[in-house]
Amino acid sequence: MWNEPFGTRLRARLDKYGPLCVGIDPSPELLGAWGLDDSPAGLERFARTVVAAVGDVAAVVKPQSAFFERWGSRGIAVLERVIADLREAGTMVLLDVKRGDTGSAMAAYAEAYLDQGSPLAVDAVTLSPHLGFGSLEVAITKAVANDAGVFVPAGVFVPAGGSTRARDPEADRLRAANAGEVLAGAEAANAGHAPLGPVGVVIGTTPPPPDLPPDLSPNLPLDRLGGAILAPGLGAQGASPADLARLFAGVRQAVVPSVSGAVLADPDRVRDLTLRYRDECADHLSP
Ligand SMILES: O=C(O)c1cc(=O)[nH]c(=O)n1[C@@H]1O[C@H](COP(=O)(O)O)[C@@H](O)[C@H]1O
Repeated sequence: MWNEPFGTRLRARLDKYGPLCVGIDPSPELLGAWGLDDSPAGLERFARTVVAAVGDVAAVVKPQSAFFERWGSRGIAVLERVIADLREAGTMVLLDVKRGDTGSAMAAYAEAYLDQGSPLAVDAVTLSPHLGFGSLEVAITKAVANDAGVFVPAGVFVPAGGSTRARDPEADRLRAANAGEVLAGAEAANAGHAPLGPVGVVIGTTPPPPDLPPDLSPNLPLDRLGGAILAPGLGAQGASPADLARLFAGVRQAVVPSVSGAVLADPDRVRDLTLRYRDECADHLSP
């Protein structure tokens, strides 16, 4: 179905539309704010309104599978429809499912989301590395064979809650070890692929408490990653495009900021706010 590798297609879209991923997170709270029922019909109305508003202006759209899975087969049917709509709009679809398992189970997840013959096939999925980065290899192989990609959380370097939350040195050490394994695995999988490889990482970017360095690049070998960096935290969690430019100073071109809540609060403003975030991100993240 696609005839170019994921990283080539992603680079082209980021260059053409600007660096932004819009999340579709139809939480019960947002459905209520839109005056919609918390039901499959409300879910469908919400998600398809977002697709109509941003499908032709956002480089990437990220439906959060959890909010569809809440409704069992009816929710998954809505998700299939939304994926089809996004494809028709031409945007890239990153399905946020955070799957991670071993052996044949991981292979089956890969088939579900990355095999282009599957009803839930998307451009990329998020995977969870909690069973070790090696457990994801089967999915990465499937992604490459299908011109698709994967995104793997590399830890939230900046703890949720920012400076108000007490730091836990042991938790920080474990996070750093996990991030090191993910970054090394991603770097190896991306070797030989240009301009971006099939394996991106996710780094949450709640604004830094004062004790963290202003620029993450010296602490993380992100310049060797060779893949995209999905950076949620924009807007609702407090990060601004300027924060992202500072945190990722050495690797700005690879950053794909992700915004959900901050553009989804009002159905009449989704497009407008998306354009505003997109243009601000483009201004701050251009090389
Ligand atoms: O993997 C993610 O997308 C993710 C990683 C992370 O560190 N923090 C984070 O909030 N997210 C996702 O970003 C979305 C929330 O976006 P906001 O409403 O913009 O804060 C949810 O779908 C989260 O699962």
